[in-house]
Amino acid sequence: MQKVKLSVEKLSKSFRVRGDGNNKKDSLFPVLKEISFDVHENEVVTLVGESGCGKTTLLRIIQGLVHYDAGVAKVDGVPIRRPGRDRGFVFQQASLLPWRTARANVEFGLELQGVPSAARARKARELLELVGLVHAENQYPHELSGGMQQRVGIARALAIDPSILLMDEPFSALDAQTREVLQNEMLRIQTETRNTVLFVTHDLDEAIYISNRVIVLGARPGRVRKIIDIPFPRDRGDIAQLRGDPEFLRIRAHMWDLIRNDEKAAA
Ligand SMILES: Nc1ncnc2c1ncn2[C@@H]1O[C@H](COP(=O)(O)OP(=O)(O)OP(=O)(O)O)[C@@H](O)[C@H]1O
Repeated sequence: MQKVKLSVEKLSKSFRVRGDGNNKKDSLFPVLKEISFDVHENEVVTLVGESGCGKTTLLRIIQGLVHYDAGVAKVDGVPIRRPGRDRGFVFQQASLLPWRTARANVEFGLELQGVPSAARARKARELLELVGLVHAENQYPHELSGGMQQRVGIARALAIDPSILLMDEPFSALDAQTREVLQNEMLRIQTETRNTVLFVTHDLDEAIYISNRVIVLGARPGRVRKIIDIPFPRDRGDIAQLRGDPEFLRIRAHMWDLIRNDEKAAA
């Protein structure tokens, strides 16, 4: 078994909700309840679940931006207390620095780490090559398409060699065609770099395609309903091909059932 990079043990979180006109008292709104799972080295694990089940809150806790109430989350065995360089991020919007070229954006984290300029440039170039963007290294963000910006965002996140890459719906703002290209690219890049990834998406096809395991969360409060092993080899062709596989369709239907039944139970 591979080394555990991220461990989440019985993690719980409630938000305080202000009292209103009828009830002046503040109350606690439980968002996550006793969530437990591990992400192993080189593994891609994806969180899915209905809107509001706490996926983003969980990612923000792992990012170190939100404190948890009970349980523990650890990266490389160290409890998470604040943001750190051991975690890289890619979000829905690439949020590149507009005054920096693609290459200078990728170099940014390395500059903060004091990496000398020649080494920075070399690394940024390697990563831009990995994401298929060497030809655009001197372009500014406004000159890049949404898909290209997200590729730069991925290269920037990988530049600091994080222990784990956290990705929160990174392709959801892209048009369907670009999204599919990036899903295929994401699988290729991860297979090449063997990065450990925790991914969040609403898209079940995307979840099955890119992951080794998918965690289906239930809502109110967010909890683990089921952890599903994805049986396909990493070399699994294009997403369009995999969509026709009967096993893919079976897993997808199973996930839908889990999510739908949870919604019904809560209604
Ligand atoms: N700072 C906060 N204060 C109070 N409630 C919050 C706060 N942040 C999130 N919530 C609530 O916690 C719940 C989970 O939100 P979260 O954004 O984590 O869900 P999600 O699964 O990522 O949703 P979506 O799929 O729609 O992005 C929601 O009901 C949300 O309103």
